[in-house]
Amino acid sequence: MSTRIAFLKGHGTENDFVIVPDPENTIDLPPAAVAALCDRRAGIGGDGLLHVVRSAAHPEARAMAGEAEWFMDYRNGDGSVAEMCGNGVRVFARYLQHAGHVTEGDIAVATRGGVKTAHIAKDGDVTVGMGRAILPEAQATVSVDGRTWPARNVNMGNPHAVAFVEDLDHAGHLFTPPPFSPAAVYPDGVNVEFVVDRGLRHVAVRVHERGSGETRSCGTGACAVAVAAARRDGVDPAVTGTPVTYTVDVPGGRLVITERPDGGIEMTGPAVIVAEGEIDPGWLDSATL
Ligand SMILES: N[C@@H](CCC[C@H](N)C(=O)O)C(=O)O
Repeated sequence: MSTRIAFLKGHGTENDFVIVPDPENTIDLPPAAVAALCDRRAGIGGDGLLHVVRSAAHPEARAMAGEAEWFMDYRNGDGSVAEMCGNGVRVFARYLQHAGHVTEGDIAVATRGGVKTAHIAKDGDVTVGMGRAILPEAQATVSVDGRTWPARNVNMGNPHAVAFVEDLDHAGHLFTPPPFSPAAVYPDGVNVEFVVDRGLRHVAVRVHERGSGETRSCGTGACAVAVAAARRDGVDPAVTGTPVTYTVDVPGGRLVITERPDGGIEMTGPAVIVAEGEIDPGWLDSATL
């Protein structure tokens, strides 16, 4: 690789991303390159990478090009591909605004989980329509340090296991993925959320993300937690006909999640661009040898 590659760094509630603008999809980003860029000591550092590509230029997004000009080609920090990243969509929308690709109003973003609509509010927060949660019947348990909890299976385009615990410290160091059982419930791995109550419709969460480790926030995870908490609390907007809102505190800040009677979920929180620069192509070549 010889041409210099532009990058930006951004975060949403401290779920941080390396952003690589590549409208015509000309940059090769194999898993080793993504992992090198996301490395916090030898690279730029990030929980994941947002490859910004025109939908028409990406084989996985071409079919969505009529609805959404831009495709969020999201990768986890270890280089693996994931279906969706909620905080990523907010930061992606902020990038499109920062780069002058969009000015105001609703912004459609193509993702592997379908087209999502982001809205940048006057106060600067970004709201994303996350679609509906799926609640598969198959359930699992999650264990840490000799404690085991039932975990609610929630799919937000990507898989989540939501465990209600007494104390967030019971989740332990989270240096490794928390074991779950039976393995067949999550054949592709899972994001695990540990949840405590903070008040009425207000919870706090720690999360271990598939492909990234413990992160300071996870948007799809916060939505999964809000839905799991609502059902645990006996609340289902499809039954009551009234939207329900949960405040979800994550180590990196606060997300507000609303589930509507039609099942649609909206997530609101900050999205920030913090830096921009150029990747040394020689370094990237050597990092991926
Ligand atoms: N941080 C993201 C989720 C990213 C994908 C996840 N690690 C997976 O593998 O499913 C979010 O904000 O939703």
